[in-house]
Amino acid sequence: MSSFDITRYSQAAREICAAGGFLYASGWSPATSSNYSRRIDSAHVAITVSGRHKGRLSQADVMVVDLDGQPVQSDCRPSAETLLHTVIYRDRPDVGAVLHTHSVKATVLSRLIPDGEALILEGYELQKAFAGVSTHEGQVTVPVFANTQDIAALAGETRQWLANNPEAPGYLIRGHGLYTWGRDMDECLRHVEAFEFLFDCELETKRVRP
Ligand SMILES: CSCCC(=O)C(=O)COP(=O)(O)O
Ligand SMILES: [Zn+2]
Repeated sequence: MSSFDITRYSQAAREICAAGGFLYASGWSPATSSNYSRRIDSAHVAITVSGRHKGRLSQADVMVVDLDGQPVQSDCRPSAETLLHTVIYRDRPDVGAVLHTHSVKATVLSRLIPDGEALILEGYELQKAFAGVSTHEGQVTVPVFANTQDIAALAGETRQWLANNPEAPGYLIRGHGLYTWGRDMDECLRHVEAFEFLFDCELETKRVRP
C-alpha cells in the first residue's frame, strides 16, 4: 500500500476545512453539495468524503486517494466526483488544489448557455484574477459540459479539453456547478470568487439586455 506524509495530509485537510467554511458561508456549497481537494504529493490527494456537509468539515471528513481515485489507508467513500479531481492532478503537476461548487449563479448561467456553446468572458477587469491573465482584453472561455452521471466519461472529456486549453481556469457542468483549480488553495479560492463575480455580471447583463 502506498504511503503519504501525515503532516502534509493534516495541512491539506486544514486548508480544505477552512475552504469549506468560506464556500458554504458564501452560499456556494449548499446541502452537502460540492467537493474539494488538495494535492499532498505527486501520488496522493486529500479529498472530501462523499456526502459530508461542507460547512461543518473536520479532518475526519477529509481522506486520501491516489491518482486513480482509489482510497489510501481509509475505509471511507471518496467524493462521487473524485475522478474529476484526479484527472487534473495527473496531467497538471502545477495544480495543487481543485474546488467544485454549486452556486445558484453557476447553476442558472450554465443552463442559459445553448448546447454546444461555451461561456465567453471578455472585457472584464476581474479576468486578471485568473492565474496567467494580465489583460482584460482577451477572452476567457468556459466550456459547459453535459451533466452526465457517468463521471469516468466526463473525466475523459474534461481531460481532453484541458490538454487543448492548458491556460483555462475552470469549466461548468450544465445545471450542476463549477470546477476550478489553482497552484495552491489560495489561488483556487480566488478563482472561485472571480468566477462568481463574473457569473453575476453575465446574469445581470442578460437581465438588463435580454
Ligand atoms: C447533494 S449534491 C449531489 C452530488 C454532487 O454533485 C456533489 O457535488 C457532492 O458529491 P460528493 O459525493 O462529493 O459529496
Ligand atoms: Zn457536484
